[in-house]
Amino acid sequence: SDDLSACAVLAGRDRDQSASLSVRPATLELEDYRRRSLGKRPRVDNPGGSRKPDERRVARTDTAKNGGQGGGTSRSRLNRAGASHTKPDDEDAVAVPRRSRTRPTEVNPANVPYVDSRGGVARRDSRTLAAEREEVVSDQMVKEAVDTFHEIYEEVRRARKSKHVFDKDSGISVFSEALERMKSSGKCVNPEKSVGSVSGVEIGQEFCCRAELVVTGLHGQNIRGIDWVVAVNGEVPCATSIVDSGQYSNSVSSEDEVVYCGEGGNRVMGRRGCLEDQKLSGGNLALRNSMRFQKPVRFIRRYDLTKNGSGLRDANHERLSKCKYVYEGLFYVRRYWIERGPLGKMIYKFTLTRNLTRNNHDGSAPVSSNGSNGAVCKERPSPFNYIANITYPELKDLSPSIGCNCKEVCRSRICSCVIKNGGTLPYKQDGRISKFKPLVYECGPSCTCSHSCINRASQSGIKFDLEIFQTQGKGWGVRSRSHIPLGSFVCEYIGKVLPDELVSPEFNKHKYFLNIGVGGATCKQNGKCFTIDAKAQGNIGRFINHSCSPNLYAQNVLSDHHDKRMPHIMFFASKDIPPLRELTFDYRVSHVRCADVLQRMKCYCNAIACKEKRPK
Ligand SMILES: C[S@@+](CC[C@H](N)C(=O)[O-])C[C@H]1O[C@@H](n2cnc3c(N)ncnc32)[C@H](O)[C@@H]1O
Repeated sequence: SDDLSACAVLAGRDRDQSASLSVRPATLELEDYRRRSLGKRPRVDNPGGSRKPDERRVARTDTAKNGGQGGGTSRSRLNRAGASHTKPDDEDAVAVPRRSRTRPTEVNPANVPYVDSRGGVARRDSRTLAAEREEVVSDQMVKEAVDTFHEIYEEVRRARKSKHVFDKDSGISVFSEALERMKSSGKCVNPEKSVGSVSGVEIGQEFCCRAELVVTGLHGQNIRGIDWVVAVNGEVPCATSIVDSGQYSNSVSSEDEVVYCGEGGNRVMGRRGCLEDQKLSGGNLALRNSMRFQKPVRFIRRYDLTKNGSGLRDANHERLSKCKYVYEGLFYVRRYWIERGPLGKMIYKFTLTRNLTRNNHDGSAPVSSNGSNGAVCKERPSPFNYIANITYPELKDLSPSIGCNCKEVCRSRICSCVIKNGGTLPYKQDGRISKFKPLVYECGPSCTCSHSCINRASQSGIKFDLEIFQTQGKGWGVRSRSHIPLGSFVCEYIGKVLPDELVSPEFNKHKYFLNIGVGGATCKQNGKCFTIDAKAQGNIGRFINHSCSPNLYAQNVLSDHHDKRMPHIMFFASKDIPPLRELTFDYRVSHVRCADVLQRMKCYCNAIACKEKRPK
């Protein structure tokens, strides 16, 4: 139910042993996307030509028609601003449409005339509208649109190359030309601008260029940072989406809050225009209205990938892009103000925060609350004991760890822990694991190196803001509110270690079992096999679901003891994981000795790899 999916539970960082799960409200966005994308229907031949509004949609108009230059003043200069906050312009003094001062009456979408991209006005009857509403763009359709765009882009690029068109702007114009072709041939998905979530696009989804945002309907502007719609009879322009391209003084104070600089009046984007005060019009007015009418705004953030020298790469490891754009979900404008920028002109600023108290993407449905201890979820995970350390059976023969004698940090080739790891440290300087190994030997209590030694990467507890949330068909799942770089330690699978013969055959208990000693193929060679049971006690690791295309892998790690039969099971990121993407690992690897769990489980991981292996 909506109420169920309305909650996410935050895992306390479990370093302080006493951590427990605290419950807090969170957005429904992720679930909404999934639910909506379940009702897949065939794609219409000409989605660009048809309009598919839903009840949240209001009429669109091209932003270009409504004036306003994109952008603010350059980031570095604005960052130095000691600008004073001023009350926003008096609304009477700016170009606010008169009727926008009062809350508009609810608009029946069937009666709303829509202004299409060519300026034509159309009206649909309610039957057409209902049919259109059911039209849901699936994630596959979104992927296809992106792929088609890249094919067209390549075509245009090759054509230009053969004609020797090498002007300095050719890179940009190839993108623009490809985009125009996509639009005119109706190959973009979600072409109708809308407020709220976009069908087929998940939070955390990555895009390698601005044009991909246009093609998928996430952000209709290829250059401008703010995109917006205006209802013809409501006359309330509202923002649909913003892109923080890192070009202006937009600052991010946390994963959930951004201060966004308004558009207009700068030299960076409007090269020919002169520097002037920003106005409360265009995108700025739309953002102000989004605040007033509590409308969500899609937030897309650009990440620079050149810092670590990586960049997005395709399957052949060709470099595709120096940056990526990540859809970070729906944000709400909380406040805005105008201040004097460092170049002497007035600029608008907007604080947007990720909504944590609403359970509906348009903000209209209230959050259910049981009133006790701040919990907002009607449903909570079945009770269990949150523990931060694995508990071992009382075994006399648990082999003790043998420590190294290094001072401070282990680097030397003669460090005994380095030698145990095959002569190289398993971790890079930044603490990320270099590659999967059957078994990693970390420094332990008997080592003389300091606690900041790199070879203790998985001992410092959970570093990312992990939370559990209701998934579609899989019960609770885990996600991170922040980006997790490839190779980072995420969390340990904690529970009670049991010898395999004591593992209960009951399915419900089986759900939280994880076999130790696989991957490294150590347990059978060492006599006895063990399994971690996290049913009654465990940490957030017990909520991580299976995927046939996982983003975590389970690494065997020895540190506090050296008994190869029961290494710690540490989850590391096997890819870069964007914020709010569900964290998953492959049960087929870690449940080898309780394979019946997998046989009884209908997999809802939704990975392409999973669909492929299913019988048709
Ligand atoms: C370790 S628990 C994971 C947490 C669990 N979802 C919960 O709500 O507590 C494993 C169980 O989650 C469910 N599950 C995990 N991955 C799944 C998937 N890909 N498809 C369907 N169910 C899944 C199955 O019921 C499985 O037995």
